[in-house]
Amino acid sequence: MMDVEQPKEFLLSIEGLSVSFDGFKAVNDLSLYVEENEIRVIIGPNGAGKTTVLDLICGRTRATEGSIRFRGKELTKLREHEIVHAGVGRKFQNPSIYEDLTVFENLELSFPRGRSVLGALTFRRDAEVINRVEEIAEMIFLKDHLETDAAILSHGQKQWLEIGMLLIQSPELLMLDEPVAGMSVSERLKTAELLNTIIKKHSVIVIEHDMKFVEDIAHRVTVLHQGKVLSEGSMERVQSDPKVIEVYLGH
Ligand SMILES: Nc1ncnc2c1ncn2[C@@H]1O[C@H](COP(=O)(O)OP(=O)(O)OP(=O)(O)O)[C@@H](O)[C@H]1O
Repeated sequence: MMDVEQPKEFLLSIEGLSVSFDGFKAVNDLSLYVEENEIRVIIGPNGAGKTTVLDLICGRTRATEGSIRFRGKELTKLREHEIVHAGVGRKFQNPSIYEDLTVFENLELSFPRGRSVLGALTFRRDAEVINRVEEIAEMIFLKDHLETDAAILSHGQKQWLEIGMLLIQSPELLMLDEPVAGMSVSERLKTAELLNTIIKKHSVIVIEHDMKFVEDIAHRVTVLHQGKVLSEGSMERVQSDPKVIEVYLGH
């Protein structure tokens, strides 16, 4: 009997996605598929549409055309908070942590029960919360800094704290925009380690310009150019693709 290949189940399926700003197509008929437990890195020249793709996935920007299915659910019709609820977390380039609170308090505030009004009123610092905060703090290398005010953390530690604030909400998909920008070499290496831990239970989409970091983390790389996929595959494959060298890596 012939082996019939089953169609693959993707965590995220983007098909025919476009958005126009005053007639300019920032994302143009884009298709992109992300699997479970995958780290996908999106690279490309300035203005290629990378940030806009993340904006479309998280509902910040509305698509003109196309679909974004996450676990079979259509996201293009949902509002931002509904997309968060569906399991998509996004970290922006600038950390939005509470500087005057401690690491513990920042993580505690992000714990899902603390977020609704009722949750906030009935919130108790019980064993479940403490355990979860400590578990996340360990992952983000801040276990010894739980009582430290976020304001005095290093730039890299602040970035990790914000990733921790996303992780504590257990999103299935995390989206990170240039997570290692401004980090030291050792912080960058630890961030690669963190992402490799994260993908045991989550999927990650990262926008990145730092090619050394991309090499350390990427399972697959998608190169965007003028709102379209220019090339896709392993780091080695896209690095040696003449089209990619011409528009991006050769500069
Ligand atoms: N809200 C908006 N209104 C008008 N134009 C926009 C808007 N958002 C993005 N653009 C335009 O869409 C294009 C793609 O921008 P985007 O920020 O997605 O690129 P990028 O690949 O993330 O670039 P960079 O690497 O510089 O961050 C740019 O030309 C930008 O000016």
